[in-house]
Amino acid sequence: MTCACKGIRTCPICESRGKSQIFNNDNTDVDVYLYCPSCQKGWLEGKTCHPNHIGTSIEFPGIFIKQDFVSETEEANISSKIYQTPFVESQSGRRKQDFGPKVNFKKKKLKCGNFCGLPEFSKDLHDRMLKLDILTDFVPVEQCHLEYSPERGSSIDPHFDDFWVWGERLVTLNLLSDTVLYFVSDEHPNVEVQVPMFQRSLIVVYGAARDKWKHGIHRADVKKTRLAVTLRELSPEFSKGGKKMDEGKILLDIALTFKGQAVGTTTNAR
Ligand SMILES: O=C(O)CCC(=O)C(=O)O
Ligand SMILES: [Fe+2]
Repeated sequence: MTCACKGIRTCPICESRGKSQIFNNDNTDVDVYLYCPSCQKGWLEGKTCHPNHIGTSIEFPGIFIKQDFVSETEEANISSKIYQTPFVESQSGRRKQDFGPKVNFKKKKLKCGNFCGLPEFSKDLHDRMLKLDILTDFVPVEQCHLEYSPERGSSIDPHFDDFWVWGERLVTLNLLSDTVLYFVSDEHPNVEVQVPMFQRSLIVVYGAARDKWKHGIHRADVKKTRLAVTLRELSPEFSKGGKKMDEGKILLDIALTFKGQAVGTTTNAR
């Protein structure tokens, strides 16, 4: 078996990345584990491709990566559609577009607001997602587009996506450039697991990676403009059998019209 990245492009796993660049808040060194998609483990200073890893590793379940989920032509078409809609400024140098319900995470309130569905171009993407074993029953209720750029020093601080309204699987299509999604956890002080997000790949974050580890993107890992297209599903509370399934059903019926326009400044994921 060869490394999942081999022969496709230079990936953050195969590049040597300076551990010394990373410090946590009190300036102590952080042990950086590079995630290998082939063995689903993080490798401490793992500069070698699968299967030739050496040294210390950490199990890191809950990541699925599908390389080249879209072609270069599709990437260009999707990006050009995204850029037909204005972005709104977001935190930490990001810009965003939202297609989803209006959520007040603190007060746990949810409204349809102006939500009129996911964008048209996502219909094909969703059909393709359903063919992946991990997503056969994935029903997206929200889509968020984030644009990162080195000029604006874009990044995203480590966070959990909300658990009240969003379900287990976070699905992101990575467009225009590669980056690295890093994971940290209070249960593993001074440990950072870095997961490659390849251009045109799809990543699914679920299980322990979703609910035990926070995720973020370092400013230094935004080397070129990047678009993230993230789709989220409903939590069990809003799904079939849950206390709020009726509210959930209304939102899904809207989402799946695929006739949406961006709804302006509504949600953060948390
Ligand atoms: O840009 C990404 O891929 C991550 C975005 C993210 O974590 C979020 O929107 O909650
Ligand atoms: Fe997130």
